[in-house]
Amino acid sequence: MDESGGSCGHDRDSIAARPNCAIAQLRESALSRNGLTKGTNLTASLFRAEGIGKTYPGVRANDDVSFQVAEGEIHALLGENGAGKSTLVKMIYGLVRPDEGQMSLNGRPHAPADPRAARAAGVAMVFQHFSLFDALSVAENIALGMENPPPRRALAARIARVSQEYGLPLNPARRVAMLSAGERQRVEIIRCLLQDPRLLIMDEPTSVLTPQEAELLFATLRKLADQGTAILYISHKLEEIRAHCDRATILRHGRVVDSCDPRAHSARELAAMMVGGQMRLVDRTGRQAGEVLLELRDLSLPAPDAEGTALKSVSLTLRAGEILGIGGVAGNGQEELLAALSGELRSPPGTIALEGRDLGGTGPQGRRAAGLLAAPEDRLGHAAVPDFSLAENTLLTAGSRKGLVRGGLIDHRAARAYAEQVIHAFDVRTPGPGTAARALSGGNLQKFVIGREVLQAPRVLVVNQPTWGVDAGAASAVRQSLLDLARSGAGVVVISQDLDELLELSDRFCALNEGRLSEPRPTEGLSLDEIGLMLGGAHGMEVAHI
Ligand SMILES: Nc1ncnc2c1ncn2[C@@H]1O[C@H](COP(=O)(O)OP(=O)(O)OP(=O)(O)O)[C@@H](O)[C@H]1O
Repeated sequence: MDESGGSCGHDRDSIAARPNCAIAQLRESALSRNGLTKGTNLTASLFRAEGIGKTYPGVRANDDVSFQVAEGEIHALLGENGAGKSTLVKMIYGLVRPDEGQMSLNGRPHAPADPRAARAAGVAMVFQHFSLFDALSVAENIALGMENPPPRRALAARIARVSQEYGLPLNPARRVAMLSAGERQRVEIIRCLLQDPRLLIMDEPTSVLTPQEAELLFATLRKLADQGTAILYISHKLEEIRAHCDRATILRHGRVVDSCDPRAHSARELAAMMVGGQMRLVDRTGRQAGEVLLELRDLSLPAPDAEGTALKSVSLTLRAGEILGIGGVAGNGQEELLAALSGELRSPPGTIALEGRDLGGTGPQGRRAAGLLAAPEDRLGHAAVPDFSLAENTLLTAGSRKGLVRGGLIDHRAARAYAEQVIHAFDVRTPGPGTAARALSGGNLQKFVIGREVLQAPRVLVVNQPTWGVDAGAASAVRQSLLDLARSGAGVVVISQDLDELLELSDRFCALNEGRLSEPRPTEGLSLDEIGLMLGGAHGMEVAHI
């Protein structure tokens, strides 16, 4: 996101100074390479919502929402975390019933009783959290979602045809467990395309994608739009919306507050419309690299399971006050590296040290006690238990460091107080600490998970995708909290697929590729070409030579 609101310019040599341009540059070049333009032939409105309202206990999630989407239009739904975007699209997809208002699709009333009815009416949806069965193949997963699946061979042929037509490479016979996040998303998209939808809803589709995968997705969406499909697109990535969407409806606190052509506004202006005020810029100042806190020496680990990635001779050094950014395509060892650091995977002696102390054989509890904390990527399931309240979820990682569990007994009052502290400090929008984690909007749960770790004052914090699904304003607050943590003398490792985020935060940048970590390089002055090479697995010497 371009918080400065400035133009990107074309100086490709040093993008660290204007990190938010990185993705925009990659996308611009992809668009021109593919011969695509942003114009569409818009016709009459295909979908209409009028006066839609929905109330949850204590929350007005949608309030008098009216908007329309035209045929062939890529229409963005913008808003802060908890603004009501997901609730709105769930109503269109028949997962939630509106309390008030009407919808129409293709000139006919649209009031789907369930997703099956919505699909029959021509609505398809790709969710933020995929609903695939790991043990089944791509084709089997797709068949499960179909009303009348054709015989297996015919289905495989249809999948192959659609994946080829829309530039979404996928092998129907592969087991889903073997697929990266980007490939899993392709399964979901192809599942939707086989329904030949009139309206395709995408909820934060690029949050799990690399820039290259995102480019591919946009080319697919543009192709669909050019064929007349309307696309309703939820994303927090404002540059992406400016580059690819024809229209945007902006929600705040459940109400439509604006509607605009996003191409006519800077990212900063869009963010201001969302939050109803100005965006804060992150402050990187005031940090000094101090003593070495964390050291990995030649850490090699076998893949934890058939689908995992082996870590190969990973070495790194992290100093106090420093943020090390680790980029890379998902599935290249990010989860394994986080698990090796958190202690979920044990390591050979002498390979991991915190402040000189060998932690290889120490489990997660011992590492937390020593000050090495980690926040994994999967917030619902791994980082938080969906059915536990937020207070109960603090116990998962903060039990001993915050004195929430003493002598084996839970201090519920302390857990509640700590959850309240996190909610307050990280502006988590929720009725309170008694709320179940699953009732939070995606971005708000992410803020809670990161806040729960940051407020434990770790010596070293390792985070994977810290602002996944977090809105622009909150993402900037989360990033600031990581910078502040480093300013207080901690070391921070940020693993992310968001290149702009890594360039904005990190002092040194390296990339994971097939379980190998490239030589870290100072972020300042790093060019896009160099980053591309590092992400692609080039070694230090090759990078140094370009
Ligand atoms: N099933 C539910 N039960 C209770 N409250 C809910 C439920 N679903 C959503 N909410 C609340 O409704 C509000 C709107 O949530 P919604 O998920 O629609 O927001 P969003 O704009 O999609 O947010 P994000 O960008 O974080 O995904 C939030 O305050 C949320 O906590």
